[in-house]
Amino acid sequence: MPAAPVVEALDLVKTYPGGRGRPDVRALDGLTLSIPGGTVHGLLGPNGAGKSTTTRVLTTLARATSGVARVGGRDVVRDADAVRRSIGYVSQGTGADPLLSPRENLVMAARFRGLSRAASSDRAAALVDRFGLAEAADRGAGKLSGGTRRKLDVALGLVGTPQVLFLDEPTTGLDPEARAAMWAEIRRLAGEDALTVVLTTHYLEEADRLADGITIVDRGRVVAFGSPDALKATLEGDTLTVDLVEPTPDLVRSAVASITALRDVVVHVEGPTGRLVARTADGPAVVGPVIAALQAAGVRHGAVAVSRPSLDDVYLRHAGRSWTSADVASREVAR
Ligand SMILES: Nc1ncnc2c1ncn2[C@@H]1O[C@H](COP(=O)(O)OP(=O)(O)OP(=O)(O)O)[C@@H](O)[C@H]1O
Repeated sequence: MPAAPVVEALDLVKTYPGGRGRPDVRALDGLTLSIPGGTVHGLLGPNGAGKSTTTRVLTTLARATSGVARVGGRDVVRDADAVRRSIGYVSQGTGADPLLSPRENLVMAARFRGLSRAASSDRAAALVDRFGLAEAADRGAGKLSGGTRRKLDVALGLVGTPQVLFLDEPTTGLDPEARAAMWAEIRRLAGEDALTVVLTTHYLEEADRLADGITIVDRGRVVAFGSPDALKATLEGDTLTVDLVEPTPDLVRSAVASITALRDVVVHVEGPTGRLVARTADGPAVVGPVIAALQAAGVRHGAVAVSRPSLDDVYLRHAGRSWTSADVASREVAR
């Protein structure tokens, strides 16, 4: 029997007033999700999809207009205090006081949680050790590198020894090295500490590498749910691309006709420079026959590549638009 979900939401709706005569914003439009314990779960969606609103409802920071949400089996509205005690929440901005050192920040957070002075100091020491913050522990938090500051944020989220840790875009703004270090840290947390980690991200690669399960959110609704591999497996087929060199239309047409005759291959030619794109169940198996067909027709070719379906393809299939759409791109530029 599958384990009971640790985080669940049923038909959540959240509307924000539009203001100045504008229509209300339906940030969540009947969102339902279920996250098993001890896993890393990615809430994935483009800018404005409703990820932060979902997290805010689940962490008791916002109240849904309708619907039900439970964390650790407790209702986020009726049992809000107990839910708060059982979770850690790391928001997009840093929660650390820049004027205090990492250690002081951790001690203060533990004191806020009601721990004694001695217990707070022990908890801070354990987290400094756990996150490799010893070198920076007594420096001002404002002077830390982006990666170290983000580690401190996550450590702050763990002060209360939570059952579920919510991370809102944990690696946005980090360089690739710091991002990889954070991914390793998050995996370790879920693996060693049996913690459930719920992270929001708009990085497909992050969700792919890190998450055991993914909920893809778009316009306030769930459009796909599953493990990254299972989601990709629903998109049968590989893509074979072959760059054509100075293609002659007649020769290409003849090559395309023979490739179309191959079993299970759908082929077209795109772009002004001519790139042959073939969709097929088993990409590597058709490389030989496709190249042979091009050569037989007298079409010269350059690079050949086979790619498996990506989360990008999954998103395109379920949301009906490409991930690399302008809103995501503009957000990246704005950062
Ligand atoms: N306080 C608010 N008042 C009005 N509209 C809001 C408010 N907060 C969010 N929204 C709107 O609700 C929708 C969902 O926003 P939300 O922040 O949950 O999305 P998101 O997926 O987390 O996006 P991001 O990646 O930008 O954080 C957006 O249209 C947003 O503009």
